[in-house]
Amino acid sequence: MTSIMTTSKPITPTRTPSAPGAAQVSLRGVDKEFIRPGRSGETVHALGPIDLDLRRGEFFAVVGPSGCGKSTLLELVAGLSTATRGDVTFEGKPIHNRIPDGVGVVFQEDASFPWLSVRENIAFGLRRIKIDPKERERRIENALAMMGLTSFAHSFPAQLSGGMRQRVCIARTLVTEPRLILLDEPFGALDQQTRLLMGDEVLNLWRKTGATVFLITHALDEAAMLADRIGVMSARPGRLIDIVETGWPRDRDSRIVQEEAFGAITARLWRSLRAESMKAIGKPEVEP
Ligand SMILES: Nc1ncnc2c1ncn2[C@@H]1O[C@H](COP(=O)(O)OP(=O)(O)OP(=O)(O)O)[C@@H](O)[C@H]1O
Repeated sequence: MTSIMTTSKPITPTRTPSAPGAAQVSLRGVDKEFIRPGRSGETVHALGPIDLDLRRGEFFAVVGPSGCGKSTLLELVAGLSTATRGDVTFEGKPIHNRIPDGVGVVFQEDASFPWLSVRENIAFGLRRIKIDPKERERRIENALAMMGLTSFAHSFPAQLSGGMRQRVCIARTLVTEPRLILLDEPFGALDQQTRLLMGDEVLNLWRKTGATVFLITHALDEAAMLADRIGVMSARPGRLIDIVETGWPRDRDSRIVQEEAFGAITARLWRSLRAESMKAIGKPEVEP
């Protein structure tokens, strides 16, 4: 394997290095505030300000302390929530209040429908897409094959492992042939070995589809193994405090966890994140 480098930038940049060509997703001056339910009506500043460009076809992961606004960030890009301030665009068009065409979302929890077979679960992804029956079949067969589910097409979720159920959810998104795939802690509920192997599956589909992947994860090793670039967020309100370029080759797989550079990347991520994680649990770091 080729030698792998992390960038040796200071750990406080707030902007992505300039992307070649137009960004596929662009966030400019984005803030999100929530009104806390109850009488006080207190405002919670969850996120921002954030400036970020996602390059077409890249694998971008976001890590950050608990409650820093990672899911909020993904929801803004998914059109499931609207920014309080700033602009979020996908392929040059503003995103708000609906998942844009060309965007697929996979959430943490197992969202397979237990009463539908694997095939029917996957076909559900096409319910709003008008295509002829032949094309529909082609897409379903393709998604089944890509996620290694062909021989389980007629099984039901209860007959599958947790990892396979999550593959069904990914396949349901894949049939829409998204140009941008958003993954919100998709392997959070899986054991470590299954997560590594699921990581291989995701890398494989990223290569085959050419889609951009935007992954939210609390697992530094997952981000370090999968991504081209990793955005590190501060404690709430979440801002980008570091962007780490992994430099991995496109044909990587889970064996890179054995590389020396892998340890260097996770160490760099933890260096950026440690103080923020301590703030997030109410224990700000005291200088020795
Ligand atoms: N609908 C909402 N109403 C009020 N506050 C919210 C809402 N959604 C999120 N928040 C608050 O915004 C902050 C960020 O939440 P978010 O779920 O995005 O963080 P996270 O980084 O994904 O957390 P975790 O890593 O624990 O999953 C939290 O303080 C949360 O309580």
